[in-house]
Amino acid sequence: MTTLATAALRARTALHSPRGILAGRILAVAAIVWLIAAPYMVDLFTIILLSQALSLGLLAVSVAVLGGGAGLPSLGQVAPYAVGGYTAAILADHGMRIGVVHTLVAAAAGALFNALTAPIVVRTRGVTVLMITLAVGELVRTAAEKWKSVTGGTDGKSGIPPIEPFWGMGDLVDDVDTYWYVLLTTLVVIALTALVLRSPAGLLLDGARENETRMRATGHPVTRYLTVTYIGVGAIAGVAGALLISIQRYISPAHIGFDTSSLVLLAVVIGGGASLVGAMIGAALIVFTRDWLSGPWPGHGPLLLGLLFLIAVYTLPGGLAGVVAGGPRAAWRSLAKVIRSDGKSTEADEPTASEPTASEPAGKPDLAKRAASGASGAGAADALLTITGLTRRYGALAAVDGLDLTVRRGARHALLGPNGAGKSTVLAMIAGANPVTSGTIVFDGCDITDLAPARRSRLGIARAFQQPAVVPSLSVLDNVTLAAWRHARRGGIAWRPGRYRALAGEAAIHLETVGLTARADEIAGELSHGSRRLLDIAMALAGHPKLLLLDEPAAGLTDTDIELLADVLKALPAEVTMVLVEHNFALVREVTDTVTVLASGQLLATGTPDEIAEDRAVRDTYLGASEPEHQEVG
Ligand SMILES: Nc1ncnc2c1ncn2[C@@H]1O[C@H](COP(=O)(O)OP(=O)(O)OP(=O)(O)O)[C@@H](O)[C@H]1O
Repeated sequence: MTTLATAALRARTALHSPRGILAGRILAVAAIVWLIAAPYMVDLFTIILLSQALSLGLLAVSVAVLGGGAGLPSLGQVAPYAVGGYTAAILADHGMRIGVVHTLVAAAAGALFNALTAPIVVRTRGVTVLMITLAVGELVRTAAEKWKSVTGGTDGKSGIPPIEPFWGMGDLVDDVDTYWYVLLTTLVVIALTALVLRSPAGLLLDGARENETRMRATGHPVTRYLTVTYIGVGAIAGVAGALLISIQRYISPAHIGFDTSSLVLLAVVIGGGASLVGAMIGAALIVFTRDWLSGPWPGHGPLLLGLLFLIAVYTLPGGLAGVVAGGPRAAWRSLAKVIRSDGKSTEADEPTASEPTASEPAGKPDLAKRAASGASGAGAADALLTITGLTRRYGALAAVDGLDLTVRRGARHALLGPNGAGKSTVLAMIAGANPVTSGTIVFDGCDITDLAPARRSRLGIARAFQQPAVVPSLSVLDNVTLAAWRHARRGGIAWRPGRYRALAGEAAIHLETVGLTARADEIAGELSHGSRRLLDIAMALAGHPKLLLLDEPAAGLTDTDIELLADVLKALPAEVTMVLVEHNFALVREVTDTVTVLASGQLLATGTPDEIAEDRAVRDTYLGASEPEHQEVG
């Protein structure tokens, strides 16, 4: 769901700034103080509404962590909420009325439910995940309607006896006492959730949410992270369900329908997608607005709440969290941007093609023959990468067609060719991001043809992307630390900030390599295109790769940035083998020692940059593929 994802990204970016961190802390403390003072300041009815808002807020928090923190927007968190609620109701019916037990068992039941549904939820994305989670929620609601002997059917379970918070504490018969119990439980759950999200483990979730491809390319098992998160938010929703029982002593399918799912999603969007306090405030706004609307406009609540949703999405792109962290001026600026926006992409200009020189060849070797043998001057013994008969078909089109290629250890090897020649497809197949139709890829003596990208990354293959793949809401240093993480081969980084800081200290060296040390604390999404490109390369280097794949790194860079890039590539450690896809032949000449030219997915020629520049077949193919005025003489 783009709206939630965009809002969450804006909110996270704002909240990760120093001002955002401070503002978030001040708001959280103010909210807690106000909630503690509320029973002394407001009437009983408001206290009951506040209890409901806390329970719904906890459910919203579970959606915010999943949608904002982990990238799985869900309409199905009502399912573990219902499981938690019915579990608490059944426990109370059977004589177990202790609130703490309810909370723990409901949390376990919600987590178990999500553990069972995780295999079908965490592998899907976008609209599909919304549909699947919606179906899961509806299945549970239908089960609650049909399984009358356990759930009370459409009438629900009523007459649930009062809850006793802890053994010997007495029953919760008073609404204010219930409020204290609900408030305490909510604060404990939120504090634990915040602790996890603010630990280094929370950064893994940000990475998985914002740049799954980069995370996989740096060796992170993203599916495992999302599964654990999905189970965790099942526990949070289960506790919210148990609190509903403490407050209302009644639960029915009406509590767990699509209405509740959409209200909760609305609360998350209003709150800013990723902010826990924001989700709680969003839920409170909804509970109080719904109550307020039910007076003058009974029956029109959903319509008016829908309007509220539209207003929230368009006027607060980063939600309340964005306003709090960035200030009202930032909110106004982003609103003005939304109004002015014509929906066009602001990406950097398309790269200008630059081609080999057209100077006449003299005494040149037979590059086509060398190409046909698949040799790049590498003997089998010193080959790091051996590609044999590599083919990738898209229907009738062979993007790569029976390619044989050998890259020697320590080589600086360029892949050239006209647009559509298959260069990026070759890189993606080496990295494991694109499946092979046929052929084999052997890396460092190991057949990696069918390995997942994360496994290849851990073997030593790193990739810099055509569009720099950074985690935009995190700092430059956090980005490069995340990229170094899986290669550090150390346990406990996720839970021990000290270990994370030590890793960050080590990872900072890669920022120095690309000249970004002074910008370590800046938010990655706010860097210029050129700096993001360098950060992308630093992230690729952070795993100490044996093979570095670079896909058009000079694309969209200024001349100054290209010079900087050339310096960085020339200074790569000797043990790093580089495969560079690039149109800028001047750069290719400067930083590579071997060039392979592809045309229509097949190998055309292999040689040194000078040999390639003088080869007639290359010139004819390459020059025939683009406008001469766009070519750069190498
Ligand atoms: N997912 C896809 N589905 C269908 N065709 C594809 C897909 N990806 C790539 N192709 C096609 O495969 C061919 C090779 O594409 P590829 O991007 O590898 O070329 P390239 O040499 O990297 O080009 P460029 O220099 O423009 O990036 C092109 O004809 C492209 O249209």
